Amino acid sequence: MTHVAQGSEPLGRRGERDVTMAPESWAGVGSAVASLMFLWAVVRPYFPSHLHIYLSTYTSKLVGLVYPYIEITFAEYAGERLKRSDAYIAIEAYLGATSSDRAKRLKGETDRDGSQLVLSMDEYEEVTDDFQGARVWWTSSKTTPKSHSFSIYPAPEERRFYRLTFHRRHRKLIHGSYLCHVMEEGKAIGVSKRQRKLYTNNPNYDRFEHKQLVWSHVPFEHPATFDTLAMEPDKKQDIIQDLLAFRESKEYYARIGKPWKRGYLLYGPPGTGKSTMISAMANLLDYDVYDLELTAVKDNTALRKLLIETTSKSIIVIEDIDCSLDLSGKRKSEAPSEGGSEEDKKKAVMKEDKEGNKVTLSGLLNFIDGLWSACGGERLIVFTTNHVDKLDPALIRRGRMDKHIELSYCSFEGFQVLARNYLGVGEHQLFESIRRLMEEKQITPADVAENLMRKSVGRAAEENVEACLQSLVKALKECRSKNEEETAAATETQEAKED
Ligand SMILES: Nc1ncnc2c1ncn2[C@@H]1O[C@H](COP(=O)(O)OP(=O)(O)OP(=O)(O)O)[C@@H](O)[C@H]1O
Ligand SMILES: [Mg+2]
Repeated sequence: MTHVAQGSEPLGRRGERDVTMAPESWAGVGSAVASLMFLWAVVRPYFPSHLHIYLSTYTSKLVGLVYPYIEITFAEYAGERLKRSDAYIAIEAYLGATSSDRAKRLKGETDRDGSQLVLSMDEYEEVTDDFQGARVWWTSSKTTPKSHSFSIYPAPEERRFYRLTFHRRHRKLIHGSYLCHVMEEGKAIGVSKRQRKLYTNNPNYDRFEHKQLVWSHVPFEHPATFDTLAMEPDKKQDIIQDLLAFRESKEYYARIGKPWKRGYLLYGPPGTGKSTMISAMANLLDYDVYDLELTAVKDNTALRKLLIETTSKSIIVIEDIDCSLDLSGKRKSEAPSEGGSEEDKKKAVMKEDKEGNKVTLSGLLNFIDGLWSACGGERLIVFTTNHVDKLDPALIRRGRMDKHIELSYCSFEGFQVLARNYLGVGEHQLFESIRRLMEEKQITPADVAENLMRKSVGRAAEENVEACLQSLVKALKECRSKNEEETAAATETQEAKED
């Protein structure tokens, strides 16, 4: 519970449980002590030097006796000032959430993406907080380093900090439990309020024109959920349970001595919902997404650097893994164009090899195993592919890719989900013929979805439903039947072998 300190209230009425005298009420005593210390500094040279040490010790003891408070300062930028301190960010979130309905002076700022308004305590505002019967005081403040000389460089920035003040008899409680409580609550509030992000790896140039690969991000706003995903209900439920169990398993992973990570392999023909499922996973778990474009990564070192920068509560995605990596151990060359001559292609490969420009299968495996065990947890890694049979078994063995999920052609149950989402209907006279057609034909959920899209704006709802379902029936009739599909697949495999 947080209360705003009311400076004018009489002593002892500032809290219901802890009637500790507020620190600023000691201001009079403090200034008396300060005057004493000043006096001591003036008269000190007239005392024999062997007495200095005794008098200094007794002066600090006296200050300790009359001012029983301890203060801890949390600066916004610690050390090199490159990154905001995690402690400061957590305290800001904690105080922003708990004090916003009581503090008299708040400041409103947009978050880093400019998408949300964030309230926090204004400068020099004070709030109190009660914890297990102890009362503490939080103040937000800032210092502006003074620049005495004229300079062409910009003035040094203000340094903001929070100060926590508490009575020394609560020292153990504050150090032991209260600070942990503030950090945990603050981090949880930060996570729940954050705008989720979709990160992609893009080349960036530093001031020496060196190419660097960094993550850049946009807000993640994909609307797909498991409700809108066409899939057999049992299979869907199994995946949801698996994901939710993973999210709640921090202690479990610690107990069995495994890093808190899980690998998913999504495979199936194009348009069966692999990418859509990744968005549904991120929305279910409230995770960020790192979409890793492997062909843009220079080598294994760059790959490691990128992956170490990912944060927890995230899904790292490598789409079409079979196309991004040559599974014999070398990455496929990305440079030569389709129409380039054999000579050009050879040159490009040689250039790539000379520059050590490759991400190898072993590099990727090392990353999965190494990063899995080295960095903080709560990460999913998801690979997608259209050709699971082309993947190296080492890449997808359990422990690396723990759960293999096949996304396949649309079943009648899948169609029902789409019909409900796209048309708002659970039944229709055409459903029976669609069910029969779906038993013998193969159609992807993407094709079903395309046929169920609204055909024209002006039409009445029933007319639209009829038109969409008719168009689906027509499309189904034109699709290859399951038998034809199997024969075609067998011929393709045979041809590939002969080549
Ligand atoms: N199972 C599904 N449920 C709901 N919609 C789907 C499903 N599968 C595909 N779709 C629809 O089809 C579109 C394409 O699907 P998606 O991009 O997820 O396919 P994919 O399996 O990732 O294909 P690719 O292998 O070509 O990357 C999506 O925008 C979505 O609207
Ligand atoms: Mg996809």
